[in-house]
Amino acid sequence: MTTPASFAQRFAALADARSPFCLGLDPSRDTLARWSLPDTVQGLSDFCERVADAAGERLAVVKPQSAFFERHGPEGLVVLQRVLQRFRAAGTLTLLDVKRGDIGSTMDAYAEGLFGAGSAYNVDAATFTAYLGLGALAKTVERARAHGACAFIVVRSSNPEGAPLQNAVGGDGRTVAQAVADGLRALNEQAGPGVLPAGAVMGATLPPADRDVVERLGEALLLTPGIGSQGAGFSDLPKLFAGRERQVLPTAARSVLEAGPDRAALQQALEAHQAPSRVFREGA
Ligand SMILES: O=c1ccn([C@@H]2O[C@H](COP(=O)(O)O)[C@@H](O)[C@H]2O)c(=O)[nH]1
Repeated sequence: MTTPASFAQRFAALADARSPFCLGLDPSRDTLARWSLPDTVQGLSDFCERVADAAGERLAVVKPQSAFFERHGPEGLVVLQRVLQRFRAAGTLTLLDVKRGDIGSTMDAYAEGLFGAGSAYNVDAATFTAYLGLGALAKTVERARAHGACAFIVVRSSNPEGAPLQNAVGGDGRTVAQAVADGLRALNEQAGPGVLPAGAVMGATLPPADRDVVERLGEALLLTPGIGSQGAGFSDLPKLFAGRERQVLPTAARSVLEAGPDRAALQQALEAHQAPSRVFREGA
């Protein structure tokens, strides 16, 4: 069996052709209301269709937040499957923000539902947490690799509440985040050069002190939430990620989506995020 092109390879090609920007697809109650849509499965579906119409073939990566689909029950998940399929057909990589984290055997079942043709969601990437130990995610990363996908593991989150736990110092003198970063790098090294099946979530809101964690991650792809509504800007990216420009997927949801539902306004807001993302990448 031939090995599929890795997520990292596919992302590089799309980021060069389109932009490295990753659009968060977060159909929250507030956003649906702002778009004058009902907070129902139909409203959810209409919202997704309108975003997909506006994005067309412009977008490299879309990141639906699973929670906003799950809150509508099984019918919400059918909408999620449909919108994933729509973006896939537009050549956009799909990254499901679902932050799974459990013991190894359960993680394998979650990964089975996420990665590969014939799986429930067949996404190109998804997010995970390592609170039950990075070792519990090893098979998930292996499954991602086998399907040309990427498992993005939270290393330093964008929210201030994450800092006390992630910066807690363990018995070996490393912080939790440093230890996760070292382990994540080892998982990528095991997969062989350039495959990079383990990515890292590293908030764009983080202080320059977190540069050390970025360095420990080696060549891992870096998903950087926190731009826009959480207070970080594109001008913050170099502080943490200078020298790693081609690894970064800048991401934002609300600061784009709040421009809708007008299609032209949404496209303008999308371009206002894609353009500085391109400039940052090209600064490499
Ligand atoms: O550290 C993290 C990891 C994920 N997120 C997710 O991003 C969106 C919020 O994006 P906005 O641009 O602020 O609207 C939401 O789905 C989070 O779960 C994060 O914010 N921080």
